[in-house]
Amino acid sequence: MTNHTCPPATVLFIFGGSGDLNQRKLSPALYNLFIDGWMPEKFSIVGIGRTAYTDEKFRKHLYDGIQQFSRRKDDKNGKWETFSKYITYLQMDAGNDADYQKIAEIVKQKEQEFGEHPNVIFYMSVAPHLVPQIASKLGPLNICHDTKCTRIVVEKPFGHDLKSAHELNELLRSMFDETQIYRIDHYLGKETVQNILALRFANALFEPIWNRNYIDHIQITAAETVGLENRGDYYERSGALRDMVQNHILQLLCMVAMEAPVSFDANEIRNKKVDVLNALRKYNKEEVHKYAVRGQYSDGWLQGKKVPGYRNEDKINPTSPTDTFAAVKFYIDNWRWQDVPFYVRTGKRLHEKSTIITIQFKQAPHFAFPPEAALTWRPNRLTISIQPQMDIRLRFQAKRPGQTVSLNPVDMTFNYKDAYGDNDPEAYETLLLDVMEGNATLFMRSDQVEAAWKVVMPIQEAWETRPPVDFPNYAPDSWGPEDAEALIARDGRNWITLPQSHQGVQTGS
Ligand SMILES: NC(=O)C1=CN([C@@H]2O[C@H](COP(=O)(O)OP(=O)(O)OC[C@H]3O[C@@H](n4cnc5c(N)ncnc54)[C@H](OP(=O)(O)O)[C@@H]3O)[C@@H](O)[C@H]2O)C=CC1
Ligand SMILES: O=C1O[C@H](COP(=O)(O)O)[C@@H](O)[C@H](O)[C@H]1O
Repeated sequence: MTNHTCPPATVLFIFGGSGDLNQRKLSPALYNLFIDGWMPEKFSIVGIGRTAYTDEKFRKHLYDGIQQFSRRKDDKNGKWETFSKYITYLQMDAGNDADYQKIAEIVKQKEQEFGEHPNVIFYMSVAPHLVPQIASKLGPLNICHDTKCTRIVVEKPFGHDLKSAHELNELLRSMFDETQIYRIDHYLGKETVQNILALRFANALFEPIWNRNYIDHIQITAAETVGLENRGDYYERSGALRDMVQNHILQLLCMVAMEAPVSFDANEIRNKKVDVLNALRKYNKEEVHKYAVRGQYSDGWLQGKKVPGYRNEDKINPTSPTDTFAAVKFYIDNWRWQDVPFYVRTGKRLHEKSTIITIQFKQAPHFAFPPEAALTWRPNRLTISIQPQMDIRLRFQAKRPGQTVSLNPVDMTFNYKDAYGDNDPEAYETLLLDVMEGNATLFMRSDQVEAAWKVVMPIQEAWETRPPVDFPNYAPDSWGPEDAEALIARDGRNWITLPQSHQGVQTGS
């Protein structure tokens, strides 16, 4: 959320350089930054892994990723050839102490080549259990004491629970200063997510009604059609609550619920978000069944293809209790939000890929129109579509043309594609540029991560102590288990979905 400048000279080490995330997301993001002229004038990218790649083979591996996953492919204009010369590969085992000296040597060599001391960034694109090991071997290197230039980026999941997240924070902080630690939540890099702050705090229109006096309830849906995508090992130990709610969904909730920041200083924004997390009501184990619902998908059909149930996926225990769907009704106990429910849900193998936030306003206090005009009368609603649709729509009532008074809901829509075209930077582009510039606003501070774990732990623990009896309990191509419908229907409300096409009518009253 700040103006970017071209970052200073940088050496970026990617632990897990040979892995999936680097091929699918990180390298394409760096390539796009390069095309757009945002990479530093002097930089070097060093991929790290045990696989025996030569530099050339490693570049080819990344090239395949660019051709498959990047928003811009190689269009043979020489950009890829130039960019790829900045990439090298270091074969090393994270457990081997001696190999870390090679890193220090590369930095020294780059310092001479660049004629200045570069930023040194260590990106942890590896399984979580390797992070403490790598961090504690990097920590003693002299370069890591440079709090201005050296940074460590840690991928999600940040810990497996509150205790392990706390321990990881302690360990990282024993090696690095907090200002050097960048905990990624890639949702925060999405354009539509950053725009929530612009919508709320750059307009005078919304903020006066953004509270319990005018808002009936808020919904956040992050629905996915994909299943495990070869990440069965990780997912089996995670589940939907840990994988999506603890991080992405709670961050979206914070953006919607936070107080107005005084400035866009990283700590100011993060303070305001942590206030929300601290105010989120923590349920005790007995309350969990009332406020939270879990689900797991069965065998079925999705988008014309037969898909296996979760328990029949590769590397998954055939009696697995892991949740692939989670819905929770949250409350924020503060002056702005007292008694306003925040319904959130997320799941895999659902009907469509769609992340939306809906702010449903209260009914107008008095209805002066003839009763027959009220047949299709609906409350105002602001819908923020994060992805794949990217728009913001405000629903209000209009008089249908004709000689009778008939009101019906219509949408006023701001569509990103129409307004700005459709070549938005990917989340990882924004986040990597922020790291190179040393701007931590869109990254999680240690207290934020732990505060988010404190919110989900009681739910997670209650679920773990009471294994599910009804799994699998939803079919692919559905919107999740029936209990999730009941969770919101009990309050006289329903889940809101948006049509895939821009023309359609929203569901839900
Ligand atoms: N993939 C994704 O879409 C997402 C991933 N993440 C997170 O990013 C991280 C990486 O995920 P992903 O890329 O999918 O994982 P992969 O399993 O694809 O890659 C793991 C990487 O770690 C390297 N590695 C493993 N053991 C060692 C070791 N002892 N020494 C050196 N390198 C080692 C592997 O290299 P080699 O085999 O060559 O040794 C490989 O490059 C995880 O924390 C994941 O949760 C987060 C969001 C999305
Ligand atoms: O972090 C994760 O996010 C993805 C969803 O990300 P999106 O940008 O495609 O919405 C999810 O599939 C994955 O399980 C999770 O680890």
